[in-house]
Amino acid sequence: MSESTQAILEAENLHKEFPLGQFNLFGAKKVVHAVEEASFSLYPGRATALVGESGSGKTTVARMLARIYDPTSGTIRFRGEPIKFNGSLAALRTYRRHVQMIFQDPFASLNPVHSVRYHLSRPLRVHGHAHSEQEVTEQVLALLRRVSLSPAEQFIEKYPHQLSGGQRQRVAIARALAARPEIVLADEPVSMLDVSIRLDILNLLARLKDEERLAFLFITHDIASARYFAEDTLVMYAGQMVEGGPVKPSFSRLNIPIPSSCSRLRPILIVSSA
Ligand SMILES: Nc1ncnc2c1ncn2[C@@H]1O[C@H](COP(=O)(O)OP(=O)(O)OP(=O)(O)O)[C@@H](O)[C@H]1O
Repeated sequence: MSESTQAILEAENLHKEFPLGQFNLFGAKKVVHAVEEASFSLYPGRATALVGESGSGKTTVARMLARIYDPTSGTIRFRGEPIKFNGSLAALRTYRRHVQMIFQDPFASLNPVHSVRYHLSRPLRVHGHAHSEQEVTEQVLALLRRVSLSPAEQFIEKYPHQLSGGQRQRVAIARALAARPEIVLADEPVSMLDVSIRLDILNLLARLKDEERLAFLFITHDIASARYFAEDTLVMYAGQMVEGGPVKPSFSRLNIPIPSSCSRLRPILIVSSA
């Protein structure tokens, strides 16, 4: 098997239950089955879109892969090796260097009291990529240039409130890149941004995926951006993966709403569903 077809992250029968703190008629604890038996693989330089209605379990899948939640059952393999969920903190930190998350809301994901320099220098130091002050500054500036925030010198001392939504999301993307990950889990990374800049951010993510051979899990409600960005598509419905693969899935059967706000991407949807 060639390098490009070797999965870097594999999920096998992932299952997640959340206790509800209530009891049923028989005295058993009630649980919500957020994700049931999800299996899929992520590949270097390839994006997999995870599409589904609200509450279908997409975020829970990403959080298990990011190891924010432990699965109730199932296996995650990184480079073929099963993850030990009772492993050391050092092992968890190493894993998180390889697997980074980008969140939906760049307003909430950046700390308003810290500068761009702080947000980007922290992962560089934590993961041991830069040590001296000069090294850190050079790498922070390089990260800002990689996400097209230039001149980088003008952005490095800014605070989140001094940036637009798109610029904040670029900083959040740069923060994920600072760890030098191989896998990026992007949870609706453009859905809170102005329509006019969504495509710019998607194009930035696509460039990074190709240039750095990142494996992407791209969570979205928006079928048009899934088709624009991702090579593979998985569809979730009520906690289960109901469809997937490189072929065009039949979204219409699931009645997933297509946001009218995504007018710039709409022609792509029409072309590919013809
Ligand atoms: N921490 C939690 N405790 C209890 N239930 C939860 C928790 N997190 C998620 N759930 C439930 O699990 C199910 C799946 O939620 P999840 O957030 O993964 O769906 P989603 O597809 O990402 O939805 P959205 O698109 O709205 O973000 C939902 O029924 C949700 O209410």
